[in-house]
Amino acid sequence: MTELQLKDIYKKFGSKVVVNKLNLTVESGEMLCLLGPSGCGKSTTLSMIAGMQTPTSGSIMLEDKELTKVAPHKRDVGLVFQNYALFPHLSVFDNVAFGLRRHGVPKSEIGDRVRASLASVQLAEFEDRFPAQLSGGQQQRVALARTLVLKPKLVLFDEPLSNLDAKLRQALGIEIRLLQKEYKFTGVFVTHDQEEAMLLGDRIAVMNGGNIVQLGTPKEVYKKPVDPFVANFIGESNLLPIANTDLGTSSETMEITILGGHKIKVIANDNNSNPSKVMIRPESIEVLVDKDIDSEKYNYLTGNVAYINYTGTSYLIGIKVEGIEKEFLVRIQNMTEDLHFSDEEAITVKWKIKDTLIY
Ligand SMILES: Nc1ncnc2c1ncn2[C@@H]1O[C@H](COP(=O)(O)OP(=O)(O)OP(=O)(O)O)[C@@H](O)[C@H]1O
Repeated sequence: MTELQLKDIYKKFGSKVVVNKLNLTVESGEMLCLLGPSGCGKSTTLSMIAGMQTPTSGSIMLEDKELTKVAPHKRDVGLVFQNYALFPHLSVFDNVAFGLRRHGVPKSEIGDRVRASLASVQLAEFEDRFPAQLSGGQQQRVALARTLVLKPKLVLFDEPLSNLDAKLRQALGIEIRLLQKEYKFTGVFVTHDQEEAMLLGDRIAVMNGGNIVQLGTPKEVYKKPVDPFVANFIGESNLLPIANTDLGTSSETMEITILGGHKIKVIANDNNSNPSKVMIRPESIEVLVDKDIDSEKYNYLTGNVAYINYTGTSYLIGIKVEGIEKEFLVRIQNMTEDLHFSDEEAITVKWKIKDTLIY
C-alpha cells in the first residue's frame, strides 16, 4: 500500500531550482533512503515532507491526505535530526514525555508509554539523566524514543547517524531497522553515506542536482548503476574511457578498445550503441595466477603495481595501466595467503565479461 507520494515536487530558492519535478512513492512500512552528494536537494525534499519548507509546486500525499495543506505539527510525521535536538534542561523521561503531554495523553498512560519506549532503545535505566550526561549515541536513542513514543505513521530521518563514530553508526543503523519492524512506521532516511543507505534502505533513491537519477533496491543500484555518476557514488568503481567501439561483434559479445589500446569485451545488447565508458567494480576482479587464459569468459588487463593497501579484510591494489590516467583498482577479499607484490611489478588481472558494464 502506498503511504507517501510526492508528485512533481518543485522547489526554487530565488532563481535557483533545488528540487526539480521530483516524483516518488514510498510504500507502507518501507524505509526509503534519499542518497546523494551535498547540495543535491535531499534535505530540502525532507523538509517539504515535514512542513518546514513549502514546495513551489507539486503535491505530497500521506495516504489520502494532501500534506502541504496540513500544519507541520498536525502531520503525524516524526523527525529525527543529526543534532538530536533534545531539551537540555529536561530529563530523559521528560524529553520523551514532552510530545505525549502536548498531545494531551492522560497522565496515567504517560509513564508506561515513556518507559516502554525507553526500553525499546535500551535506555530503561537512564530516565533520570539529563542530555549532557549521555553519550552522542545515547542522546540519539533518546531522540528516537521521543519520536517513536508518539507512534507516527511516517518517520523522517535527516542524517541522524553522521555525528557518531563508524562502529556506533552501524550499530544504531541496525537498531533503527529493528525499531522499524517493532513500531511498523514508514521511513524516509536522508544520507550522503552510501554504506548507510545500503544498510538502512529497502530502496535507495539516488539524487543529483535536484533529481532522482536512480531508484532501486541496494542490490539494483550497486549491481546495475544507471550511469557513471551512480557507479562512482555507490561503492568503488573503475571507469575507463572508450576509444573505439566497432572492432567486431559476435552474437553475444562486442569488443571495444579503451584508452591505451586495451581491448575489452562486453555483452552486446541494444542499449550499448555509442558508449563512452566501461565500468568494472574492483571486487569483481582477480589476480591472474594460473596463466590459464579463457577469453570466451574473461577480460584481461596487464599493468604495474602502483600500491597495495591491506585493510584487514581485503587488499586494495592500485595498478598503473598504460594509457589510463587513474590507477586501476582491484579489491581482493577472502585471501587464503598473503599477497606479495613489489612496487612496479608487472601484474595481470582478469574479470568476467558479464561483470563489465558500459555507459
Ligand atoms: N533556505 C534556503 N535558502 C536558499 N538556498 C537554500 C536554502 N536551503 C537550501 N538551499 C540550497 O539548496 C540546495 C540544496 O540544499 P539541501 O540542503 O537540500 O541539499 P542536501 O542534498 O541535503 O545537502 P547537504 O547534505 O549538504 O545538506 C543547496 O544548494 C543549498 O545551498
